[in-house]
Amino acid sequence: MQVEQKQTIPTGIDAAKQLAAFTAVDEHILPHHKIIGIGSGSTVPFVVDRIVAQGKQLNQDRVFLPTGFQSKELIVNAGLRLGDIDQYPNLDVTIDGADEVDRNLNCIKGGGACQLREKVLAEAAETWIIVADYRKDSQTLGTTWKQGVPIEVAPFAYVRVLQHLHDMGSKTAVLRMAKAKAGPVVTDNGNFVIDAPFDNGRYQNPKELLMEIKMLTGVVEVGLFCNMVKAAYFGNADGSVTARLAKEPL
Ligand SMILES: O=C[C@H](O)[C@H](O)[C@H](O)COP(=O)(O)O
Repeated sequence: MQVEQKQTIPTGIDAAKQLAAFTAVDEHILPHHKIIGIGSGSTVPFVVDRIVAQGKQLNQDRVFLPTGFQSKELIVNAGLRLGDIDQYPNLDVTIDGADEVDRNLNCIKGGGACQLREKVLAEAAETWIIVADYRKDSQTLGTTWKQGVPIEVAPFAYVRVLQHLHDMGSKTAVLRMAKAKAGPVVTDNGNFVIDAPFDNGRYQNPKELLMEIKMLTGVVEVGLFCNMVKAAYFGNADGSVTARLAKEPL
């Protein structure tokens, strides 16, 4: 497969992100893959760079589905063909970033408030791949990502959901506030986000935690992704890549 290399050479953490992204694209975006999901965050632009480097000929027959505003811009600015999940409900592969990944490849996602669309595109893909730098590779969720589980909620229900989360033991759960706007973060779907930290004990069984939060009325989606990853690639500081594969075939 032809790969035209880009010229910019990132350093530090960005180099680790690029390494993970390039490796994942080389191993999982194959010539026969035509419907491809593009995730969100600061690692994903390297994924798009590497896909573009596969050349116009391969990419002209492909459609790329975004997980939010940011990835939509990435796709359009790269000159790739944009599609959406309502046109293409089955994807060959989706590549996305993560905020933290545990030893069983469960993930926390939603640091950029994109977890709803990300989960839809993850579930809809034959293969879901994670790319991240070494800081995201943990034994247990909540080890390095202290901000908590990002939870997308219907705006009018957020106070009720916060009460329930406090009752569940997430005493410091808060509504995520915007940085350069007065008021809360509003997602690409017009909803709010709550960040809910839990004790280490609760992160030992992320699937159970996910189901408990998801049952709260007003919750739209939870940034816990359990038993979904086929492979995760972590770029390391020494220039190597750690690949972790799902134990059971998904
Ligand atoms: O909502 C955002 C996403 O879940 C991102 O994929 C996640 O926050 C990781 O982003 P980054 O690659 O910037 O660490």
